[in-house]
Amino acid sequence: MIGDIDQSSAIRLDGVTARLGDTVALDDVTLHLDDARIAVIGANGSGKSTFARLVGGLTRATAGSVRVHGVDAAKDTATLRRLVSIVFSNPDAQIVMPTVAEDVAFSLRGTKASKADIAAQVADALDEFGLTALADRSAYELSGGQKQLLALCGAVIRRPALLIADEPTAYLDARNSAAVADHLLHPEAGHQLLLVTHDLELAARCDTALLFDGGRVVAQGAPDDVIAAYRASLRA
Ligand SMILES: Nc1ncnc2c1ncn2[C@@H]1O[C@H](COP(=O)(O)OP(=O)(O)OP(=O)(O)O)[C@@H](O)[C@H]1O
Repeated sequence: MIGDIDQSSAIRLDGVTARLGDTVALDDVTLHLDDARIAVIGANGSGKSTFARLVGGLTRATAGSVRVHGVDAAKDTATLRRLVSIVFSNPDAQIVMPTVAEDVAFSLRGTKASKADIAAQVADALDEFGLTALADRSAYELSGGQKQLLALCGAVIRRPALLIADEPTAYLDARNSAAVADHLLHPEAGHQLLLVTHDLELAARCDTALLFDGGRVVAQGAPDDVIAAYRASLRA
């Protein structure tokens, strides 16, 4: 078990193809993933984001089935979206409320928690992400690294079963990347992590890795082995 997650029903793709316009972005992919922290690597256009979007319920499979923590992505998208939080590379696109505290609280909209309970949860989460001093600041005035921590804070406060992060450190400098990585890879995070990244050092810190090429998974297993396979393919 990872927190409350049932390992027997983590991420399952069976014969999944995703056609986007004229492109076959994923080509007959079968994967059963139970690890806590999964890195997804591969060249530009290899299908990583399409895979992440399918698992997150943002893209539909053209063929095959996608199940995430027991939920069939084609049949119950609403439940899937409640189970999953997604963080993208562009932190600006993820801010929805004027201040930092309001933006985090927005993630708890629709829950049955009282105002006082929400305020307490937001205060705890801001503290965890080192954002307490910025609570009343305009979210738009934060640095890129602070914005990405804010996005992660909002994603995690929902207590998702699965956190999908699609190139979350792409626009960050080394120091901010390290801060975001430490939060992402926290070993007791309580959720499964699916991390799409071009940062191979980050991928190496996960529990398992997948290598995509041309819409297919061409290597899967221990991150060091999969990264070595990727490096070899780049030299070929
Ligand atoms: N909305 C779309 N319409 C048509 N083709 C698309 C669409 N989105 C992605 N594709 C194509 O699907 C393929 C896989 O794209 P995807 O974004 O999944 O790759 P990626 O591995 O995440 O790439 P990157 O590392 O550049 O983000 C590419 O050939 C891409 O051009």
